[in-house]
Amino acid sequence: MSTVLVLLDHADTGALRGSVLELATVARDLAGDGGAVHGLWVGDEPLDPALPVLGRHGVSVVHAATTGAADPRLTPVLAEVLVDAVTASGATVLLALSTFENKEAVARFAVATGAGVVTDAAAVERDAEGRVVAAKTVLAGTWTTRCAVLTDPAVVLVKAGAVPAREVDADAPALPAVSAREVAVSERATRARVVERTAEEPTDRPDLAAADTVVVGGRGTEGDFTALEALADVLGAAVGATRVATDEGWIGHEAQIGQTGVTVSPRLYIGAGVSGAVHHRGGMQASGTVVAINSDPEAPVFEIADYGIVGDLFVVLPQLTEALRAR
Ligand SMILES: Cc1cc2nc3c(=O)[nH]c(=O)nc-3n(C[C@H](O)[C@H](O)[C@H](O)COP(=O)(O)OP(=O)(O)OC[C@H]3O[C@@H](n4cnc5c(N)ncnc54)[C@H](O)[C@@H]3O)c2cc1C
Repeated sequence: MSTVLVLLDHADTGALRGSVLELATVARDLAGDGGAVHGLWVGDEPLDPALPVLGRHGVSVVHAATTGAADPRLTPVLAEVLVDAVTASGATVLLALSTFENKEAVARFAVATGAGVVTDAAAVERDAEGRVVAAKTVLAGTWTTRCAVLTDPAVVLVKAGAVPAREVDADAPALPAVSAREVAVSERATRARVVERTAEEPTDRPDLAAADTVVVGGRGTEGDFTALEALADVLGAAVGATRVATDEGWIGHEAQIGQTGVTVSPRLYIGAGVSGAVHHRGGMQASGTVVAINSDPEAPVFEIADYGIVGDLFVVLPQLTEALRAR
């Protein structure tokens, strides 16, 4: 019988990140009949509001871990909590969202436990031998690989949007049982401390890595993202950028998509003034439908676009936004 543990990423308010429910769905498939899906809630944010939705997605036990004075947002602290939770739950598979923080935490976890890790997985399944196998693109999106994790526990970080979240097939799914524990974190894990935190201005836009639709600007914007932002707002989309745009300081580095930025796999990617360089493609090639707007008909982005518009983005984007508003 296999237990799969899912790291329950959540906001400071206690709101679950939507893609966590996708992980619970993957976890159910990996656990199989007779297996169990456990969740790991780290921190003292209110857990109760999340329990019904976790129950509906097949989570039977939530390990609620606190760390005393140690800040669980620090990856060395989180790594020690992961070791504790995997031991306490007896999990043979650990799943988490593929974020920068989680990648660092599971790398530390792997050093401590010897576990095999795959990050940025787009799909996870068990093969005929029961091994956990994760599919991911590598080498700037030019190859797709399948990697079997040969250790127990196996650790896989899954990209947001990899699978649709599915509720369990039951009229009244049970609430998960909660197992609370305070983890004694080592002195070594607390040698760096957060001394100040300032919240960024809240935005109504979705998280870039998890968004269903992204509107992306490149050098062609010449630093003016107004038309992109207007389109993004009509579509409820996140705004992303190429490295040129972030290096120029036109938009924050957290918006950079590509080999050295965020990897996205939205259902719809709209790129404007983006040439489609290989380093950028590496972070968006798994997108569903790709729309490119570029004034150069020879731009490489048209090779991967499902729909291409040859034109000036400052003309095309406002027309598109107006047409969508009119609908
Ligand atoms: C090690 C390494 C890592 C890198 N990592 C990344 C990464 O993570 N992400 C990333 O994006 N890049 C990355 N890069 C940079 C990458 O190679 C490209 O230089 C970059 O992606 C190009 O950005 P761009 O498309 O905005 O600019 P350009 O390649 O200059 O293209 C601009 C495009 O805009 C079009 N255009 C101009 N004006 C208009 C207009 N008015 N209307 C419509 N179209 C217009 C032009 O025809 C052109 O095709 C990396 C590079 C290296 C060496």
